[in-house]
Amino acid sequence: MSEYAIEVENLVKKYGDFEAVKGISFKVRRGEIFAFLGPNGAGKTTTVHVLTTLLKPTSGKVFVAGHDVVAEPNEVRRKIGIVFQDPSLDRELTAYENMYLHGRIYGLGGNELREKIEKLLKFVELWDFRDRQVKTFSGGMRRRLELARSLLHEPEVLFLDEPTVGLDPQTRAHIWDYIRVMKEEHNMTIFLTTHYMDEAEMLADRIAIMDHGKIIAEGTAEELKKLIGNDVVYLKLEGPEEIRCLKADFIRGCKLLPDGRVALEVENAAEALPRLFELAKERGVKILEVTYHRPTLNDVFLHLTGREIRDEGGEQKFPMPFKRR
Ligand SMILES: Nc1ncnc2c1ncn2[C@@H]1O[C@H](COP(=O)(O)OP(=O)(O)OP(=O)(O)O)[C@@H](O)[C@H]1O
Repeated sequence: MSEYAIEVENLVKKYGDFEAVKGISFKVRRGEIFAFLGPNGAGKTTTVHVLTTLLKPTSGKVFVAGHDVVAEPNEVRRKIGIVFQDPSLDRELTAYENMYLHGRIYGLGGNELREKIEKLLKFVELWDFRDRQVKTFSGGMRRRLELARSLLHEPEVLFLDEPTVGLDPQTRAHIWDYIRVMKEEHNMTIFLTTHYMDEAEMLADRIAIMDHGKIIAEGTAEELKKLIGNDVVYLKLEGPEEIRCLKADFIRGCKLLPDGRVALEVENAAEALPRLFELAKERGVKILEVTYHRPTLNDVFLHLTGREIRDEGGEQKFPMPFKRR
């Protein structure tokens, strides 16, 4: 058995003349949570659709759970679970009935199916609501039910397309917990797409940043942040403007911001702060206010593309005063 649950080599997907996925390659190890992070329209959903056999690749090789998605789509389907952006539950049926139907489609039945449904509905905290029609459910409850349903046939690889889009922060945190449990207790491989940087950072072992149909960077969150490298210290100072940059070896860049603060680029903000206080004292500059910022994945994206990932995740935004070519 290959150590990889997903292997993609030079995948291209065109819609007519439009190339939505432009020759991407990546591998996902078994038991890993792998996130595709990118703005809307980057090609994430298209990639998931190819990986889950819903779309045929234009060219390239794709293996999921050891099978070729083009040559052996049925084998792939048996081994994967999917939660898509668009809900596919039957709204008129109850939560239990939705689960039951799905189980039957996968050839499950009898006590085995009943026990699994109970276990999974309890897992996503919907057991008490099992006899309610899905149309009475909130968005978060529906997403949890979809998640439970996708796990019924014990997939080796689970695909989640924007699993928490449009959900409130509390529900998002719940979904993240379920995903972590699935990885830890069932050693499941999880492939998720998201445009929330905090989601990729909190959940994923590795992240591929996608933009305009290409993977522009890949690695752990830490590795990606190292692409930017430096922290930024913001100081509000009192003193002559010419010396506010506090020139010193460990300060790698300095910018005066429109609000009067200075932004200093340093390798490690925590270590730089005491030295900055000393410098300021030596040079007769008074520090009135200090804040600092470590690079986020948003900064990484900005650094790589010059744009921000549209962010609905309620993440705090910081100015990014330094940009290297
Ligand atoms: N069926 C289609 N026909 C033509 N173009 C399409 C089709 N589906 C997607 N596209 C285009 O392909 C590009 C990639 O879309 P895709 O949905 O894969 O992006 P995404 O990163 O998943 O974004 P989102 O999160 O909004 O779905 C977009 O420019 C989109 O307009």
